[in-house]
Amino acid sequence: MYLLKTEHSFDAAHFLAGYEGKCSNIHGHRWRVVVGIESETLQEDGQCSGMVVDFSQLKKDIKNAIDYFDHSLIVEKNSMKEKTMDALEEEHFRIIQVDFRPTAENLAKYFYDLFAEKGYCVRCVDVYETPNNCASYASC
Ligand SMILES: Nc1nc2c(c(=O)[nH]1)N=C([C@H](O)[C@H](O)COP(=O)(O)OP(=O)(O)OP(=O)(O)O)CN2
Ligand SMILES: [Zn+2]
Repeated sequence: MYLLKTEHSFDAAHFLAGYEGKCSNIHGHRWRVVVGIESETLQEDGQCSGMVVDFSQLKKDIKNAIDYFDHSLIVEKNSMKEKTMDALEEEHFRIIQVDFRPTAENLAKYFYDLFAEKGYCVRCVDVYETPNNCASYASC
């Protein structure tokens, strides 16, 4: 089995609603996302001969998907008062609402599903919240 890995990072703020501790405050991370793509075979012809997929294409697709979150505030839906959301939007802050609590685990699964939907055979996605804290979502 071949396994390709590439990574991209983005800067974003979040908070964990209902968390008892400092992470209930809005704070930022440089989120590092490492994506692993697997394949039993390599392409046989042309430009991509001997490759699972061209790294430059893979990196482009990953960057495009991940940069959507860059310099945003990631907010779990319904975890802020409506008037707070309205005020933030009125200030034109980049708010991205998600259906899940924005933990490293949930973001790892979110990116896994996103790249799988794009047609990649995803083996694992690692999301580093800090250099020492990483959550992964992987196929068995
Ligand atoms: N399993 C998880 N635990 C925690 C998550 C998470 O996504 N998954 N997230 C947080 C917070 O977002 C927090 O930012 C990270 O917590 P912490 O390790 O406390 O952060 P620091 O590295 O800044 O810790 P220091 O030791 O104070 O430097 C919490 N838990
Ligand atoms: Zn955090």
